[in-house]
Amino acid sequence: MTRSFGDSVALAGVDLTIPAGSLTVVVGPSGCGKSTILRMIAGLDAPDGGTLRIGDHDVTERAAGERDVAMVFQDYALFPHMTVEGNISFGLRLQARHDRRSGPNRDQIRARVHEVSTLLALDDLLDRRPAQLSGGQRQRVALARAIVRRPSLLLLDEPLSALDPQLRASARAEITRLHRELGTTLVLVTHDQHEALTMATHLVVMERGAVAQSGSPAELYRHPASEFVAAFLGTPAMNLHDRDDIRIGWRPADGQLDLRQSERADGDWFVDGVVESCEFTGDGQHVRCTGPNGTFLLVQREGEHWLTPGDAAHVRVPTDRLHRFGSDGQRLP
Ligand SMILES: Nc1ncnc2c1ncn2[C@@H]1O[C@H](COP(=O)(O)OP(=O)(O)OP(=O)(O)O)[C@@H](O)[C@H]1O
Repeated sequence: MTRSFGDSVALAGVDLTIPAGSLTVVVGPSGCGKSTILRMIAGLDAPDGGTLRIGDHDVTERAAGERDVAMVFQDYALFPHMTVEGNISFGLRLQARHDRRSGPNRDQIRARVHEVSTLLALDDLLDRRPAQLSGGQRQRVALARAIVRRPSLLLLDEPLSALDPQLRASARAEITRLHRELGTTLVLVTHDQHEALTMATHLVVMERGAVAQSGSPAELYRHPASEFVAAFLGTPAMNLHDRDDIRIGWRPADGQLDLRQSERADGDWFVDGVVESCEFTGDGQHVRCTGPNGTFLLVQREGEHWLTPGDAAHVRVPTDRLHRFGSDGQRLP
């Protein structure tokens, strides 16, 4: 699928399959085309080239209202003058008015609203207006409004970005629980790699309008297909060193202090440096070092021999934890 806006290429050629029933997270840096993809799926924008299929149907030409897709926007877009109940039931009431014969009747609407408000713990808030709700509650109303129509596909554009950090963790859990209980295919867009790794059953990393890699979070984390994916996923970021024509990467938690500096077995990577700074993280520390191969970061856990600034750091990285990338940035076998 392709899409350009004048000279600006939003989607350079996206080839993407979203597994039915998955919680697919599309992640990538700002401007890589995430929101554009979501808008294409929702039918709010049309591709310049390519096709979009949902199940067995080609829906490329189908209007947004005929796709059985619901979208929750970044700012939730609730109606400020309506109560929570009014917001949740809005779509169903519209449907009832348009289609008096097969649309839902008043009792059915009430039952459906009750069902989702219980699912999202909104029962006590049904009479409030959006201005009287917290950020997390507003988000739950937006989710309730989207799922009350029982769409086969639910799209969420940066659903957690309006929440403060404390609320984000519980909202993440809320969305994954909702996904499990509904069994609906859910596509979520974020620029936060931590959110992506923790929530996704299927992860799609985008780079400049194309899919850099897709698969399970563990697969992408352990076997990144390119230096871009390797550097984008995981905090603290992967260490990268140039050696001859290739780059060697290792995750800061995969390095082990080589105290005895003995038996330097073939295949393992050894990197030496001097400790510049140590940062306490509660369950461990982040140690920044400089050495002949450049700077690197080591994550130390509680109970290990902890380094302090000025110490010499001899680090061993087991061969199965090394990543090699060619000059084109692609993973080498
Ligand atoms: N309506 C538009 N007119 C012009 N350019 C657009 C339009 N919509 C998107 N673009 C451009 O297309 C590219 C992709 O935009 P998109 O919003 O999909 O990125 P994104 O990955 O969602 O970014 P962000 O994380 O910042 O929201 C960007 O370079 C953007 O400037």
